[in-house]
Amino acid sequence: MNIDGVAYRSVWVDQDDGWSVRILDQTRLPWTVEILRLTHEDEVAHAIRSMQVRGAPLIGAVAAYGLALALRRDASDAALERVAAMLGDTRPTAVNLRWALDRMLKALRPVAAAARAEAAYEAAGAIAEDDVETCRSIGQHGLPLIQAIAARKPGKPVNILTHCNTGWIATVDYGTALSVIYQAHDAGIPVHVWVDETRPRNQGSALTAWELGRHGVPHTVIADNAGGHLMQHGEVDIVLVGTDRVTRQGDVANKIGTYLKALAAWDNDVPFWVALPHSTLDMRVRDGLREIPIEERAADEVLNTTGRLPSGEVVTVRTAAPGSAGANPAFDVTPARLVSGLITERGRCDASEAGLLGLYPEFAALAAE
Ligand SMILES: CSC[C@H]1O[C@H](OP(=O)(O)O)[C@H](O)[C@@H]1O
Repeated sequence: MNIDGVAYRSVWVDQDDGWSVRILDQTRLPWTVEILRLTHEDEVAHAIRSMQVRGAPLIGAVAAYGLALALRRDASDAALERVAAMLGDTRPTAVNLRWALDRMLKALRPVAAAARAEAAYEAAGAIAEDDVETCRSIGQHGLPLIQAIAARKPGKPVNILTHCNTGWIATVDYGTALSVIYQAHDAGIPVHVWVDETRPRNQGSALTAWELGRHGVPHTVIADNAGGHLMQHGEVDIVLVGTDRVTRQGDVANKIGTYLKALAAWDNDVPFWVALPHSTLDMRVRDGLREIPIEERAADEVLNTTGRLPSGEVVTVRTAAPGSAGANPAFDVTPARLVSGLITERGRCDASEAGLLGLYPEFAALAAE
């Protein structure tokens, strides 16, 4: 997508040196657009853990480039396995991280050490290009959902509620749920987005609101707890979210608070759709609630908040009572029964094993494991 008319992706290889990796530092948004130059796999690991880069598809792509950076210095079998394991341990919930590293290992293990670094950049680049086309296609397959709602309310905006950030900065480009919104907006369909602030890291109020504002998409930031009220009063036509892992029975792991939105949507007959690329599918897992590892992040993310003073200084302040403890599960699991459907690069399907295998028949063997 673009920033002030300049086209960007959220990760790329530096064109000047041909090997270092560039990312947007998402912890600086929406206040400043800061581009970081990563030269070592440890910097990549830090960028993922600290959420300088975040978003399920993006952390997979960035980790793939992190492996390429490591192999420039040491392309031995031991280094390949060690660095892949280290990067794979940075965050546990988004399956895209494992998917990307597994794809890199499969491509690189057969390659002679002398040729591995070049092959790694090619494989990481292929992952990035795959994500761009995949996310563009997700937007196309989700568009009919918005068109159908618009047809029922001519001249009025389609009100979409979204949670967290699923935009172009959560992927290599286009986004997932936001790819649908961008394509609807660009097709001239009047849309309005209720943007969940998405405590505690505020991916909604800081990142989604920033993205939508730059693209000219009408939107309103709301407290996470306001969504149910808006649904009760007919202010939400559809809920569109992303995901970090979808199981073979259609359970959906996503940013904390998604499950509560799904419950409110179910109770108010509001369609609840989940957008995902193939790299977010985990057909080896059936029961998401019991099998998906949920990342527990630092309590300080809940006890504090970060913002900008009138002076322009960005500061972090404590909002919780002194001495109080905090708990910070970063994701939750929405059972398939609460999901209206899944939007993928291959089309839309039910949140079920049959629905997923209808779009991805080649995964049947995996589902049988
Ligand atoms: C394009 S899916 C992005 C997905 O990842 C986010 O998590 P995080 O910001 O912690 O990386 C969130 O769950 C989004 O739905």
